[in-house]
Amino acid sequence: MSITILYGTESGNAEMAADECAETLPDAVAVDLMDLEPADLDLGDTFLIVCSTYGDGELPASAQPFVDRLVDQKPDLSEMRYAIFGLGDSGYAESYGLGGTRLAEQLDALGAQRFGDFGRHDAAGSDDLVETVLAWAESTVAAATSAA
Ligand SMILES: Cc1cc2nc3c(=O)[nH]c(=O)nc-3n(C[C@H](O)[C@H](O)[C@H](O)COP(=O)(O)O)c2cc1C
Repeated sequence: MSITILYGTESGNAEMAADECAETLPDAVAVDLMDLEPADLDLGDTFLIVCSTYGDGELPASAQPFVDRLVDQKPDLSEMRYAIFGLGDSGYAESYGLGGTRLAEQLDALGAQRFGDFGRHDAAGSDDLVETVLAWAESTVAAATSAA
């Protein structure tokens, strides 16, 4: 099973989390959504997506162009299977974690199939980001592997 870890970040936390996952999981690579054309997605891969929230519940800078391309191009993503992990800060009570939610909504609208738990990291809490994302990634991939 080839794993592609897509990340959307503004200040680097989601990139660091994605890179740690890529180093830990077998046969995995991390890709910045900023650099990704929808047509370049290999829909046979298993996708893990790590995405933060900025502004007031907006997508981070590196994810926004990809979502704009999805809206413009409307690719058929019905073969895509993905799990998602959102970064946020619960101090933003009204918009906590909405970046990941917005990205998932765009993928789902194009037919993509989400699996596993919606992972989360709260920058206002005491949980370590890397430990939290690795635990989520390993259990998500294990569940996907046993279901395959
Ligand atoms: C200017 C600014 C705006 C933010 N807005 C939100 C927000 O609306 N909702 C939220 O849950 N987190 C928000 N956050 C928290 C970030 O999502 C969190 O710090 C995350 O770890 C950043 O990840 P990144 O470095 O990958 O972008 C904001 C952070 C900053 C600095």
